[in-house]
Amino acid sequence: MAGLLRPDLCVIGAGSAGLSVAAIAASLGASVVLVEKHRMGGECLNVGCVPSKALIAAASRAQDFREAGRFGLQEAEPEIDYARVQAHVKEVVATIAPMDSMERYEAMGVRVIQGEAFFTGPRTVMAGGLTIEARRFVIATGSRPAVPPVPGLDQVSYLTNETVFDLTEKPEHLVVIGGGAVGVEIAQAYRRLGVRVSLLEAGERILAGEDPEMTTVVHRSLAREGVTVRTGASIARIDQEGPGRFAAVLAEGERIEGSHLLVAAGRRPRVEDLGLEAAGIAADASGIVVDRGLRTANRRVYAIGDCAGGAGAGARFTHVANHHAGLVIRHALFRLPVRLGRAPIPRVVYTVPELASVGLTEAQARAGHATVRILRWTFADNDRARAEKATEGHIKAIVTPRGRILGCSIAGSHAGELIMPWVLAMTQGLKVSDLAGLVYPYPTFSEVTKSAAVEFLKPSAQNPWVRRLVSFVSRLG
Ligand SMILES: Cc1cc2nc3c(=O)[nH]c(=O)nc-3n(C[C@H](O)[C@H](O)[C@H](O)COP(=O)(O)OP(=O)(O)OC[C@H]3O[C@@H](n4cnc5c(N)ncnc54)[C@H](O)[C@@H]3O)c2cc1C
Ligand SMILES: NC(=O)c1ccc[n+]([C@@H]2O[C@H](COP(=O)([O-])OP(=O)(O)OC[C@H]3O[C@@H](n4cnc5c(N)ncnc54)[C@H](O)[C@@H]3O)[C@@H](O)[C@H]2O)c1
Repeated sequence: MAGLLRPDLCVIGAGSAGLSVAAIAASLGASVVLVEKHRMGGECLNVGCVPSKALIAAASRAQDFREAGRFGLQEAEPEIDYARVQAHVKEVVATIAPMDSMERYEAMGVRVIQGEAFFTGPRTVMAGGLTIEARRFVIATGSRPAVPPVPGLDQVSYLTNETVFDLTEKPEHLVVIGGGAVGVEIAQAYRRLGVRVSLLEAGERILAGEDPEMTTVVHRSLAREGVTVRTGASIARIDQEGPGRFAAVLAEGERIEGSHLLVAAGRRPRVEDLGLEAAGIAADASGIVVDRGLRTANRRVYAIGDCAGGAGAGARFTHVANHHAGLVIRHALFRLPVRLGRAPIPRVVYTVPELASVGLTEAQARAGHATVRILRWTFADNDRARAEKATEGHIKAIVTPRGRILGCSIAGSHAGELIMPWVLAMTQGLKVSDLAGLVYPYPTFSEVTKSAAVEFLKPSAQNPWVRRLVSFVSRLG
């Protein structure tokens, strides 16, 4: 039949999840067809992780000017050329783009089809005028910004993560709806770039889901830098107020007027128009329903990354998408058993200070364990942090009385890097005393891990038997 492809694997979507599966499968010698309807690299490269971190980097440099006085340098209010900041963001994306390009994937042996894929039957996908009958399919179609049902929102022009990185002018007043990771990262970055920013979060606090003790550190920092953070904000409607002006009207009547509105109110899985019914695949609001092996109701089809729902729903991160990809390869190509949920997944919010966590929060740990110990250490007592004047924040580890690590959360400088020993320890079943026993270079931020871990051992130092032993040994001369 003309236009029929019969690969081992057909991957739908070339974002973090789809690219990972395709690259690994091709490197193992499987024949792979990869279908992408828009841009190679998906959200993370084009409108997610990469541009947001590039924007945050520019914002950090701007903040350095203001804080220079603390280091004996002349502080200044930086002059910001928004078009050049945007050019920097685009340049960073462009330097990474070749890694995700069609050319690179075709050089790996992947057949890349540009077009929209949809199922026409349980074993058949159409894309770019071709019919694909693969042994296995992987759906990796990602998610899109959720737009909350706020009256009037559809009457004004608003930004989302898909458009905010295209701004080349200074917003006069940026109003952000949503205090999740997207909202707080972009709110702080724009504030540091000299913009008036208001953040409206419907819930009781920003970064819901993380330990309130730790999110408070981020909230304080945002507020100190001048972001107006409104939690418990119930937006009754959005009014258009003339060209380029709007007002967010709160339930109690207060009007927050702004020039730019960013909607960062969560995500919706991208599952429509895929012909899921034709393939016997179930989906709900959480995404394409998968089991702990990432398999859909159709046993030949997996769903991974942001579009996965059911047992696969939850943290939507690039590293989760990559993790899913590895699991699917094990199962689809090697028929090895896989089970989602075994690996501890770190979570990082790239504010200043950063907030990084792995495992359970204190509340979750207390709900499942009769006794837990909380180990803390403040960055104010870390010598490197003192030298860098980055003393804000602390580390908090949650362990069992025997030292098994249940979770760790770090709010502070480099938290995203500092979380890794805790991820390693939890993954390998190491105890907190193992982290205490390592030799850490001095002076490093890493020593906060040592200091917190040593807190676990302190009660033993008070043990009368230990003290008697020390006294006995010292008498031996
Ligand atoms: C502002 C922002 C910042 C972020 N920062 C981070 C971060 O710092 N760290 C982190 O880990 N995560 C971050 N994330 C989350 C991260 O971007 C996502 O978790 C990740 O990109 C999901 O990858 P994915 O492959 O599942 O989906 P996507 O990257 O969305 O890829 C899906 C692809 O499928 C294509 N597609 C959809 N339907 C079809 C179809 N029918 N046929 C063909 N192709 C189709 C789409 O065009 C898209 O290219 C951020 C997200 C945002 C919005
Ligand atoms: N650093 C990172 O790893 C990173 C960065 C950005 C995004 N992400 C990922 O992207 C995903 C999307 O993040 P997000 O921040 O858009 O979603 P989110 O679901 O994390 O947060 C959305 C917030 O918007 C609030 N909200 C919803 N409707 C509202 C309304 N009408 N008024 C006021 N507030 C409202 C919610 O209460 C919630 O706190 C997350 O799953 C996250 O994992 C990760």
